[in-house]
Amino acid sequence: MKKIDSETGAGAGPIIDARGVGYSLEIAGRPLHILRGVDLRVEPGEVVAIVGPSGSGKTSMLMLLAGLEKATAGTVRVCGEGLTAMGEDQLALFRRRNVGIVFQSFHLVPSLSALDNVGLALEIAAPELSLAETRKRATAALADVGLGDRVHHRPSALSGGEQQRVGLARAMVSRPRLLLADEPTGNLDQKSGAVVIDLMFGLARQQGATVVLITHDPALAARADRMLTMTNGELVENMREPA
Ligand SMILES: Nc1ncnc2c1ncn2[C@@H]1O[C@H](COP(=O)(O)OP(=O)(O)OP(=O)(O)O)[C@@H](O)[C@H]1O
Repeated sequence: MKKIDSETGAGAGPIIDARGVGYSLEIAGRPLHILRGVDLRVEPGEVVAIVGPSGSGKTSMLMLLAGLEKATAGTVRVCGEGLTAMGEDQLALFRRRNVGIVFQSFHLVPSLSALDNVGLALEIAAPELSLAETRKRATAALADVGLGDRVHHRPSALSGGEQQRVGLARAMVSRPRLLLADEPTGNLDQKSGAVVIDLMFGLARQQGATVVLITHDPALAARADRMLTMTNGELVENMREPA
């Protein structure tokens, strides 16, 4: 019988199984082929980095995995669910249940405190929770990223690194199975970026989450279990140098 790890779900099949994925748009009456025949399989608990030149299609790939855009060819299965055939409502539910996203430019609500930014995300992901429970979990998520003493601060009263830590708490508070991060350190200095990444990898490991991380930073990509390169809409696995 297949043994399934209760923490990561390892053994239950891949978290990501994308096959022959194409993504094309029509711009001014002309087709723009952004992704071409992309295959990607990621196992539960893996940390995968995607690198590649600007405009090569990395963010588009992440949008497809998040169910925020739809592939125009091939199939995308995430957490065992086929996204290609889902309607908007199903995709929204899928995202709420399974996916956390960290963006380069934080995207926090400026008028809300750190606690309310994180609480709001949890309220959307798990509306069945009581207000007291939501606040308790949001407070704990902020403590997990070292912001236990900053919960009532608004984004403008926080440094860039602190804002991204709120972004990370917001992504992880609903305990997603898949964390997608698009250049999470792109707007940070090296030191604050390193703190965010240490927290991200630590929390993902602790919660058994799978991570797909887009980065331009080779040192950061090297810390992932696997590195893939996107070039002109095609995704290729980088082979590790033999030790
Ligand atoms: N909605 C859209 N309308 C027009 N062009 C788009 C759209 N989405 C993506 N593109 C184009 O598709 C290509 C791939 O974009 P994408 O953002 O996926 O690349 P990227 O590798 O993430 O780039 P970067 O590293 O600069 O963020 C780019 O040329 C981009 O301009």
